[in-house]
Amino acid sequence: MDFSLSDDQRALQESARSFARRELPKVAQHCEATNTPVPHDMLQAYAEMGFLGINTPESFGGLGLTHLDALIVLEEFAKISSAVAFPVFEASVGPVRIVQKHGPQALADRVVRASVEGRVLVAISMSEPDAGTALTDLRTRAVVEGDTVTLNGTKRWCSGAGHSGAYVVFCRMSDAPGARGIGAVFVEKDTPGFTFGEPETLMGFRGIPSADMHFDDVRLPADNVLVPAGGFGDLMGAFNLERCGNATMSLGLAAGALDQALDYTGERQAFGKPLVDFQAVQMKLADMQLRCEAARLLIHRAVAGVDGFPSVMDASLAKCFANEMVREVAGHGVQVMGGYGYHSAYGMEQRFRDAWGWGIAGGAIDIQKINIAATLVGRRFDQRR
Ligand SMILES: CC(C)(COP(=O)(O)OP(=O)(O)OC[C@H]1O[C@@H](n2cnc3c(N)ncnc32)[C@H](O)[C@@H]1OP(=O)(O)O)[C@@H](O)C(=O)NCCC(=O)NCCSC(=O)CCS(=O)O
Repeated sequence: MDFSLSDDQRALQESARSFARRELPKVAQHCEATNTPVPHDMLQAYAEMGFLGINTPESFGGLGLTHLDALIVLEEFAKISSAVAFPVFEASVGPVRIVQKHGPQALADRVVRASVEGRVLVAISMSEPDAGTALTDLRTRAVVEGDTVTLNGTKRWCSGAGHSGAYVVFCRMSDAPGARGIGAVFVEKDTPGFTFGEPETLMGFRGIPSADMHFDDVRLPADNVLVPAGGFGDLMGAFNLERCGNATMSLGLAAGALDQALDYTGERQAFGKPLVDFQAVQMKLADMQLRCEAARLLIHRAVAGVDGFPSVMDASLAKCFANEMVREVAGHGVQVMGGYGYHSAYGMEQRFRDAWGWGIAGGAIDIQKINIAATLVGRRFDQRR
């Protein structure tokens, strides 16, 4: 068992780290202050560096590297902020992978290539006003008649809503109840009948747009069906990779908090010596490092050597642990920085707010625990009976 990164992976990590440290702090501040996403010119810079196509096959214009390579880069971006990392998250572990695997060839070619080149961001749209954790209660419906699909319904909490150019929309595609009737369609932003609600202001995640989405007799070509009814397990299988990306966003936040705490406690003096010379601070720094390393190992193990998608067990272990860990680690970061940790001008306060979100997004922490228990006992638990 080899836990070390290869020379190539270390070089990739170093290139992502120096790009992120050099280019992204100012962008992150702008996203946070204005609640706007990464600007277009910076997205082009990401694309030119290859950061939007790390684990995309070369046949689609990507670098053809592994999921692990993509998560190594994602961690470096997420150390700066969730908002600046979000395009890398979407392009490497997001719904683009569903389009690539399940979309008709022409659609996949067009969309995946555009994503790698930074010409389109693709968002995933799952939740609804009355279907969050109970996702299989969703009601948005797609009716296929001949060559046309008609989509009606309302979606909620879509990260990227209004900004992303295209959406993978989970919807009901047959009368079969629960998971069995669910599939997914591909919808482009400017399609007639597709509108957005007011942009939301969340506790954190500023710079990652979120809004309701309304589909009112939206007509799509039948080729926009990505996964027909009966394919919910395939969609969730792909989503296990996104859950590893969510875990990596948590890890990056936590590792960034640790870096910042190390800098601060090395410089800040109390009673005539640096804070780091106090044992109480040393305990906190050690706890932060311990938890980051443990999360990193779970995440890397979940995707190492995986060509398709990670297992539900490995993805849920990684997500659950990383989501809980980052709340604690960011809390330690705030605490060791005292008043500066609690002040919005110094960055740790933002990390703490963003930290909370990852354990809600992408399937709440408790759902990951249910997945873990279900895999342990070898059967899904029926929440409805
Ligand atoms: C899946 C759940 C909603 C539970 O619903 P059910 O109890 O109705 O369904 P199950 O019987 O558990 O599962 C049905 C079917 O799917 C397979 N499945 C489920 N999860 C996975 C998985 N992770 N990987 C692979 N396959 C999976 C399961 O094995 C069943 O298959 P068979 O019928 O046995 O063949 C619930 O577990 C859940 O995940 N809830 C969280 C929902 C969620 O993650 N929402 C994402 C939010 S994303 C976001 O926050 C922003 C974007 S947005 O929402 O627009």
